[in-house]
Amino acid sequence: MSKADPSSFVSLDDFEQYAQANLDRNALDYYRSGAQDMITLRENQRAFDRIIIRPRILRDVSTIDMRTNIQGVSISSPICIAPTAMQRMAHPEGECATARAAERKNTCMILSSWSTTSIEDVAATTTQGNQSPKWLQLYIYKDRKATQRLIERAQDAGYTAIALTVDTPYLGRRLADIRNRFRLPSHLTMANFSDQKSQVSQSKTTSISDNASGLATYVASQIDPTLSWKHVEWVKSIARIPVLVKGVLTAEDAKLAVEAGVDGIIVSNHGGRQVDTAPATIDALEEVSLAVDGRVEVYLDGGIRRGTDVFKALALGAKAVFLGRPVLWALNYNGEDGVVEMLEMINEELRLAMALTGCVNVSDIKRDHVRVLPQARL
Ligand SMILES: Cc1cc2nc3c(=O)[nH]c(=O)nc-3n(C[C@H](O)[C@H](O)[C@H](O)COP(=O)(O)O)c2cc1C
Ligand SMILES: CCCCC(=O)C(=O)O
Repeated sequence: MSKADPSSFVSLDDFEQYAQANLDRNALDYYRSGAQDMITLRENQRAFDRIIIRPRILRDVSTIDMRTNIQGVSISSPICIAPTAMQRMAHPEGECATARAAERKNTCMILSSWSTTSIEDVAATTTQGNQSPKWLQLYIYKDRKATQRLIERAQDAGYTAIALTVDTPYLGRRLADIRNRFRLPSHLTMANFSDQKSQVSQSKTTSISDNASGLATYVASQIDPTLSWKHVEWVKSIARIPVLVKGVLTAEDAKLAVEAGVDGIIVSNHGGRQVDTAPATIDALEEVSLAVDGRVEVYLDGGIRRGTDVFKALALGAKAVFLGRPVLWALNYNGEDGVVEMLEMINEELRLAMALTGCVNVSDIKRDHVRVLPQARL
């Protein structure tokens, strides 16, 4: 497939196939892997096939409006960009290209705190005053001051929410990364930590231990595994912007998150990369939205590859969805333009799904539009 002929791409899978043939093994395996046997990774996509759409007919669908609001900010559609680390392995412009694509499509991008471009440089690449929201994904580092500093830097640079990842006290066991002894290429850095004063050093990113991926070793050295609800309250007490938790999969934790005062919940299993055989996110979504009962916004990521997947997530209670790997494949294919093309494709698929089910606004997408078949055995 040649870049000069984008019209040969007809689905998000085509971007993935391009990247599979084009990326080096270290990066490709890191991007595509799930944990252990990758059962949850596969389920994230397959579970959408067990949900049936119940279309309604004869409703004048000549005009479809996909606009919505998240955390009080208007975006052009409920399809947003999840945080993925180290995007410059996919394309030299990495996170900056992604940010410009998000801005062009007026959607939300979450920047990984483990990005290969700094918080400030990503902010500077987009137009000042543009309303497309940028959020910062945060881990709680052992170095608490550095963690606080990240929140302050994000606020100063105009980011409008913090997505606190709560499913990664340790990195999941990704077999390919262990086999490859994954390492960040030497010309790239964890750009938010180049400050010498920070104990979240980057020197260990390229270190190799005998029996682990370089990344798992690095994460174990940097992330605080004592992570608990106290830390969520701590982040809430510091941040002047909304704080969301990313990685909730049960009604029990959704209730605790609301009690801890979070402003939103992202139903996520980290793209199947943490605990294998955790539920597919679309299977966990409804129990979370019922438990939350409208008190805060609920979002979903994991396995979204088609407009009908987005439709199903909205029907089961998500206000918006976030794409992880498809952004990396599109970046690798053609940088900023590649991400724009990918976003346009899935947005057009959502538009058609809405039209063919009789929904002219996203708020028309209701629980009655889907029927969930019994879960298959894993
Ligand atoms: C290569 C890669 C890197 C990721 N890095 C991060 C990260 O730095 N922080 C985080 O909270 N989630 C991270 N995630 C998880 C994503 O935010 C998201 O939950 C997941 O990719 C969604 O599933 P999808 O890839 O099927 O769309 C990463 C996922 C991938 C595939
Ligand atoms: C040190 C980067 C870890 C990023 C991450 O969350 C992932 O690979 O899933």
